[in-house]
Amino acid sequence: MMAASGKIASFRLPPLPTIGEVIKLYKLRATKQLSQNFLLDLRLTDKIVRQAGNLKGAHVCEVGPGPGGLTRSILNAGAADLLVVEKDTRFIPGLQLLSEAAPGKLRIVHGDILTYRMDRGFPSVISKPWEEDPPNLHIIGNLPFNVSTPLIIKWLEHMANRTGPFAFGRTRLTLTFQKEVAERLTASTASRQRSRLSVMAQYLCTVHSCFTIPGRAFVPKPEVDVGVVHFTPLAQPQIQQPFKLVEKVVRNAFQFRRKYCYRGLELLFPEARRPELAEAMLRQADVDPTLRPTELTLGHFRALADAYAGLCSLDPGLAAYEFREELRLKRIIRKTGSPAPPCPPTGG
Ligand SMILES: C[S@@+](CC[C@H](N)C(=O)[O-])C[C@H]1O[C@@H](n2cnc3c(N)ncnc32)[C@H](O)[C@@H]1O
Repeated sequence: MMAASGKIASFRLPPLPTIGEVIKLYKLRATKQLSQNFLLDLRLTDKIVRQAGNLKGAHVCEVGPGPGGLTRSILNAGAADLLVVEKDTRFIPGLQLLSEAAPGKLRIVHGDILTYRMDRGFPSVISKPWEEDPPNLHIIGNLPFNVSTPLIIKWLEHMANRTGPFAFGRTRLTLTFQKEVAERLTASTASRQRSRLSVMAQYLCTVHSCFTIPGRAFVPKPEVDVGVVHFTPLAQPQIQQPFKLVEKVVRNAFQFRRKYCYRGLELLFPEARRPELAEAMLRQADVDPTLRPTELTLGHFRALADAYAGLCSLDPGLAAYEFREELRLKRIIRKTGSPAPPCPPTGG
């Protein structure tokens, strides 16, 4: 809503039952199956929401609102349009209560964030060209632990392809993860936590570790602490190859964490031509084969992905090669003496 001065009027929710009272009122016992750990302290949920930046007049998607603590903080921060996606129907009545307290601001979707089409959830007029400033759209969530890693990998792929939430531009994300996952996402080259996830996130975004929430702040208390991480997609990704190709190179590089990087990277190639092609790739990329995977920089990964793409363009069969598949076939031949893999049943 615009005030007479043209500024967006500030909004505060009217007095409501506390989150603890909402939980009691609707008998919302946390279920382990949906990784439910609630935040009841509104100072803490306000602090998470502040990491997203200025939300006055913003469009926001909240993942897994549950009893609505973070939801209240997002509304109080001035979001104009908040879409919440919640899988557990038990939370819907409590969220409807909030919706009545913030007329026209809260949209409730009962659904699974892993399949929800966020590109259809907001009007296309909010889109911004990729190279420009991010759109006024944020994703915020105290994610369920069992969903957070598959979800961020899925969103990183959407980011690379500019689809899903990134059909609107460089949508920013403020999300919670198990502390160990948060550390992997933000780990720099040569650090102990450096992993596949670090490279995949950092070639596409600026990833910022905001703060840690001790496990005891949640109800029920999880066994681990939680890290809040903020992501801003880069206008120019640090690697310009297709996501699947980058993912394959990075996955192979980290195949043997403690060994020289060439040990994993050579598995990108069929056994018969492995030494020759692996050497060509590392030479073209100008990467020292005796570096450990954790010591490879984003620049190294860019050069490796470019060199691998070059080799695949000379021999298109390479792109489909997976060493695990070659191993599987060899095992079958050893066991059955037949080169044909058993066909899976076709039903009927
Ligand atoms: C860790 S709790 C956080 C609840 C609330 N946001 C808070 O901070 O107190 C995770 C929430 O995500 C919901 N959830 C779990 N899996 C989901 C999924 N696939 N899609 C949408 N919501 C999901 C759970 O039901 C739960 O409400």
